Amino acid sequence: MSAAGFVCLIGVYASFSLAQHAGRSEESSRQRWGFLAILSAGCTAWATHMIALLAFQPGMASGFDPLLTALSLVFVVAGIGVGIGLAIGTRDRRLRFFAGLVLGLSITLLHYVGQAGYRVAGTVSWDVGLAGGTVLASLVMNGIAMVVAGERNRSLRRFGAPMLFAAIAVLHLGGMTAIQLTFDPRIRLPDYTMAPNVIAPIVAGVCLGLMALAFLGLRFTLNARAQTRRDQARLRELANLAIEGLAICDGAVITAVNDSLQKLSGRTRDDLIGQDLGTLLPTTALQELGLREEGDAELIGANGQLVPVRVLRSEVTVGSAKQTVVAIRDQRERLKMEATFRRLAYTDTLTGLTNRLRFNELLARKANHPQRSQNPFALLALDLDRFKWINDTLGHSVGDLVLQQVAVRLEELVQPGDTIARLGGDEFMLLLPEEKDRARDIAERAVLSLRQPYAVQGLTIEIGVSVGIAYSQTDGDTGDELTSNADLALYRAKQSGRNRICKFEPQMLLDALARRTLEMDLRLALQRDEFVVHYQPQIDASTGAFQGAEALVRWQHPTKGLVSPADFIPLAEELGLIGTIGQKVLAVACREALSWPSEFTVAVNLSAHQLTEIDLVQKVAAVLSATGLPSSRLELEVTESALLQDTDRTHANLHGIHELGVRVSLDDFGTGYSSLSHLTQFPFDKLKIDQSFVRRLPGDNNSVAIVQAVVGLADKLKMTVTMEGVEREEQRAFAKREGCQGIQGYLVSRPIASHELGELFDPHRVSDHEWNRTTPVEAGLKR
Ligand SMILES: Nc1nc2c(ncn2[C@@H]2O[C@@H]3COP(=O)(O)O[C@H]4[C@@H](O)[C@H](n5cnc6c(=O)[nH]c(N)nc65)O[C@@H]4COP(=O)(O)O[C@H]3[C@H]2O)c(=O)[nH]1
Repeated sequence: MSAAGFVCLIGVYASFSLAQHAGRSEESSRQRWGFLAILSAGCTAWATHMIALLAFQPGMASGFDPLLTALSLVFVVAGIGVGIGLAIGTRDRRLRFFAGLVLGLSITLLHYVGQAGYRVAGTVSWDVGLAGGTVLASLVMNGIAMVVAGERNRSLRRFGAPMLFAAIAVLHLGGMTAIQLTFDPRIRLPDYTMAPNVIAPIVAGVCLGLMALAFLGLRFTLNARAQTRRDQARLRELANLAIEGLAICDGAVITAVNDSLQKLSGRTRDDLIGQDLGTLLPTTALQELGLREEGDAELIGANGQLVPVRVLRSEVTVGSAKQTVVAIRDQRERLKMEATFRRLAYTDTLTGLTNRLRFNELLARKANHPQRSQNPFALLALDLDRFKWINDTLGHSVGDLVLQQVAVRLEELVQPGDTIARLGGDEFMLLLPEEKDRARDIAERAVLSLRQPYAVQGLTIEIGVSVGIAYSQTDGDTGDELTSNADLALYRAKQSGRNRICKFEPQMLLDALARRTLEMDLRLALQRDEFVVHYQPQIDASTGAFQGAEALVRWQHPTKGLVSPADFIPLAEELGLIGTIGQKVLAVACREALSWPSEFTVAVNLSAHQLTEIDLVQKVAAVLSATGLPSSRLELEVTESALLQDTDRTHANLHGIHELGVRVSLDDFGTGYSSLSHLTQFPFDKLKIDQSFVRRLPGDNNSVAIVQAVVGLADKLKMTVTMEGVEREEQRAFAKREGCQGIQGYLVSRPIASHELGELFDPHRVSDHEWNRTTPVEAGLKR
């Protein structure tokens, strides 16, 4: 029996190792090795059975029927071949059960055909019930064994082999117990019977063959193991070069890890190997992740902290076995970078406040929120007053520092949940949850806070802020609508002066519409040449002699009639159209002045915008040359506020103009940002005292003092003085008494059309001589 067991062991080993080799082999040779494995399995069963029979001592002569004995070998080889062939690689349990039945049947045939071929000198009787019962039980057990062996579940799969052995044992023990041999001297063995000593060498030959196959299998196994070790070593080497963490898994169990994974997880190789991958990556269902598919997961570090990672599942062949490789990439740096990029994309780099992009997103989210009515909010549009002046005169670096301080002051006013954004330049926006007039309160505090002086680079700077407010309940449905309405309110606040707060009113929309219409009309007016120039005479204050006239533009509107410059010049300045309009006025005034008596001058207003034009001097020179008006007959008027723009260029332009021989006068003197330094910086020939002082003359002592001081100053600086807006004779007398050289005002004439002015100069009506002798007032030319 021990010989049978030994042969069985050798044979089983040979069959398994050959089967494994077949599995590892290339497609072309796989079938050959598979057939050899099946042959080996069949021969093992047959040889075990034969050795058991040879060892059996029936107590009478015995022998073997060669045909049946050979047939039993054929049956078992064929049966195993068909059974394995059916079961291999199939997930269908019924098919596997059927394959088990085929396998069981082949072993049954081996046993009973073999028994039938075993001849003794006696009678053979059978316990049919026992034999039949055990055959049936064995067949069912074979079927079950094949089903279990093909299961995915590992622990279930382990029961396959013991079940198969049990099936064979039941068959064999049942068969041996059911047979009964009785010696009968009358029975002789047939002649063709092979004696045990004849068949024994054949069985021994088969056993030797099996041993040879076992050695072959052993060599294959050892080669395969060496190959596996080499693959593993190469894989480990490569894996340790990888920056990403790598875990090689058999199923879900970790069998190898690289250095990066140890570092990433904070655990040692020994801690990790043998662990279920799920303990490392609890949120990843590895099986659900397709091959070469990436997914997000969280890795549990050694101290329990969760590390965001990206995982990729792949398969590699180690030796001949397929193993799962999970690549784990640390996402912390990437997420941190993304957060930085997001913060940068959403932040104003100068102030650190929310930028326009982010603000618009937040506003749109609030405006489109389903529960918007329960969460009212207010939008505050802020624009700094005089900021442009700071930028232009003190430089952008000072402007930037002021903006940073503004941001800090605004941040002091708000609380968590409020948003402050800088949309660009000196535009800020506040988005506040609205309750009990809080927005108004914050607007007032912002005005108070931002008007406090700023200490920047040793300078003390003062600015102000205008605020427009729009409320979510009443002033717009969408974020865009609310923003543009808050801007309209801001526009109104700016127009009303500095440090003002305005709430949006629906009327502002109508005004904006009217402004837009005016804007379109103004552009059309330029194309259609609808601007005309009127002139207001200027006379000598003491003699009343005509000196010249100031050119004042009017818009001959097709439906509105003559529109005053006060109604369109500010918009033309805003739209940048003033340059073109001013250039036209200059050309017309110079051309028309040429028809006046030769000693009369024409004064033309220059806007702030024109003063900053690079080619202003060339333009003036070109007009003079085109019209032929001597430069000494042209006077250009600039206001003090216009001087605040771009001082370098303004400076160069005024000096350039003066060098052409054109006179320069300072208009509206005494209003605005009077700075005496302007008087020395720029080449003024004349000061025009603003009509706001003149209006209060001669009764108001302050105005009297101011006018006297201006006249004294001009005298010292070698400038002449003209008083504007003289309406009454006593004002003219005052001007004459105080030494003003010229006067202009309704007392003399309102601005009049060119042809009307021409009539004044008509030598048939009033000769040059008479003009010089008689004041227009005296001559009754008052209009
Ligand atoms: N109450 C009163 N007003 C008097 C009297 N005498 C003259 N005025 C008005 O005072 C303004 C004087 O012009 P301005 O100070 O240069 O002020 C001008 C000037 O700043 C601007 N402007 C007019 N024409 C031009 C132009 O061609 N270019 C530019 N840039 N601005 C212009 O529009 C302003 C207003 O022009 P106008 O409406 O024509 O108003 C004129 C004139 O009609 C008076 O006795 N009493």
